Amino acid sequence: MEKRGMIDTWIDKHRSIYTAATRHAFVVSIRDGSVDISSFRTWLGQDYLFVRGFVPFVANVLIRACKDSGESSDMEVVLGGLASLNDEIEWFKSEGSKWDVDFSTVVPQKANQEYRRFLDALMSSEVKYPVIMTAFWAIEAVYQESFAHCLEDGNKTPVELTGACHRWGNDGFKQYCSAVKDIAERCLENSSGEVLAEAEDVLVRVLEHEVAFWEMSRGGQ
Ligand SMILES: Cc1ncc(CN)c(N)n1
Repeated sequence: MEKRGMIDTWIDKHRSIYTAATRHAFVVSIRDGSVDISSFRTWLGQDYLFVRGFVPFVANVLIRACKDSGESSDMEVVLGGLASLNDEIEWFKSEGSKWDVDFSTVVPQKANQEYRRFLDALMSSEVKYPVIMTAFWAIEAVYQESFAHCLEDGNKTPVELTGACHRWGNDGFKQYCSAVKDIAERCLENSSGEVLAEAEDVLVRVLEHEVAFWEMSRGGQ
């Protein structure tokens, strides 16, 4: 049986925001087939911009994995994630053409800008490695859990949206998230109370940013 660590404890403690992030109405509407395509187009344009901003964040995680981790395998896990962002950007471009979303005219909304600022702050060398890895896991895990839900038994996900769901809901991405979680848990095991408090706070803030991000698709800012 998988060992329960700090992250599972924190998810239990902050269950309502975790559920809000991983079972948002926008995601549920994809799964039940009632999704409004204009919401999907909004999400697509905003997420394209987010992912471009996420690249330097992951590059920074990679540098920290090389410098601050005692384990050489951390670098390999993060490098795999960074490499897959290349495919992800190409995927966004082809979806942009398919859904007639011209990314050059998309303006980042407030929730997107605030999430980006939060990521920029996490790139400071002051932020401890276990805190960064916890945030990184949470960012990836929300998408994995959300889109995997759209593929679970009983879904009525429109066939033209299954590509998006497979991108983050596939087993390979699930295993990658699990590898990132293992890294975070290993680091948290040896962390001081102060670092643990910071990691818990960052985890909750990621979840809040993810909820605000989904909200944009429904016309929120
Ligand atoms: C907002 C958001 N969060 C997470 C992911 C997954 N990398 C994403 N593409 N966009």
